[in-house]
Amino acid sequence: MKETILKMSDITKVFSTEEMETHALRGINLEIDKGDFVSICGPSGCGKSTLLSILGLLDMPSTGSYVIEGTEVSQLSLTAAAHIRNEKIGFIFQSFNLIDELSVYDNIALPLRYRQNPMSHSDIDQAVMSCLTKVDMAHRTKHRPNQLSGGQQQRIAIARALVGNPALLLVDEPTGNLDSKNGDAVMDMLKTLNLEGTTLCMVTHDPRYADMATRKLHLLDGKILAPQAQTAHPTLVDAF
Ligand SMILES: Nc1ncnc2c1ncn2[C@@H]1O[C@H](COP(=O)(O)OP(=O)(O)OP(=O)(O)O)[C@@H](O)[C@H]1O
Repeated sequence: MKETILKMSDITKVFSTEEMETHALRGINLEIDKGDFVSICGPSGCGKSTLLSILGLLDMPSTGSYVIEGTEVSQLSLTAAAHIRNEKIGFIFQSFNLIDELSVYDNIALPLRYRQNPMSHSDIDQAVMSCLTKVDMAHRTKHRPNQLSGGQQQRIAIARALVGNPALLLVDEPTGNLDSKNGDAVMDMLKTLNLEGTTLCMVTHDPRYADMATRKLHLLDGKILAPQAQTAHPTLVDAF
């Protein structure tokens, strides 16, 4: 039986300045179930990053409903949003976003140390080492990120995203800073994680990588296109 992780209904986002209003999202309807691997494609400026930010509670929608695992999160305070983000969502960015002053081990342990319910040292150690093993980097705990290759840094970023056992992994152009060999290896790793049960939502410009997802969404002008219309004459629909 399918288990819904998140549901967005009529989500809009308007950026307003004194001179103008930009309608970045114009009514997004989206449901993601446990085990899904969703890719999001679309031209520059269509709203991909805005959608990912709202999915990850890094930004709030202007209107609409957003429910994560049964909790309405569209109107939360910044502090409440940060708690839910830390507990339920893992992020993987194009630029890795690792902290060069910390060891690989401490980069991965960091999200666990900021949890509302503190974990014991041994539980943290077990979680960190298990994720490092998953990404084949258990031999690099003491290195600093800037002592690793780009592909290795992205694998550490994947381990950091996984360590809190998030309900959802949000992935933004994960191969953007990698050559094709390392990009393919990172994508194979993400695909394997999905086959093992991790739920993923990924923005990518690369059609080959988008095809690795189990569901492909195309955004245009802040709306999701109908699957059958994604290459021909687009019509705008809900992505249920
Ligand atoms: N903070 C902001 N203030 C004003 N307008 C914004 C802001 N962030 C995004 N926008 C606008 O919202 C629209 C969607 O931007 P977004 O960054 O989500 O697009 P994108 O699809 O991720 O683009 P790209 O592929 O180039 O990264 C664009 O028109 C952009 O100019």
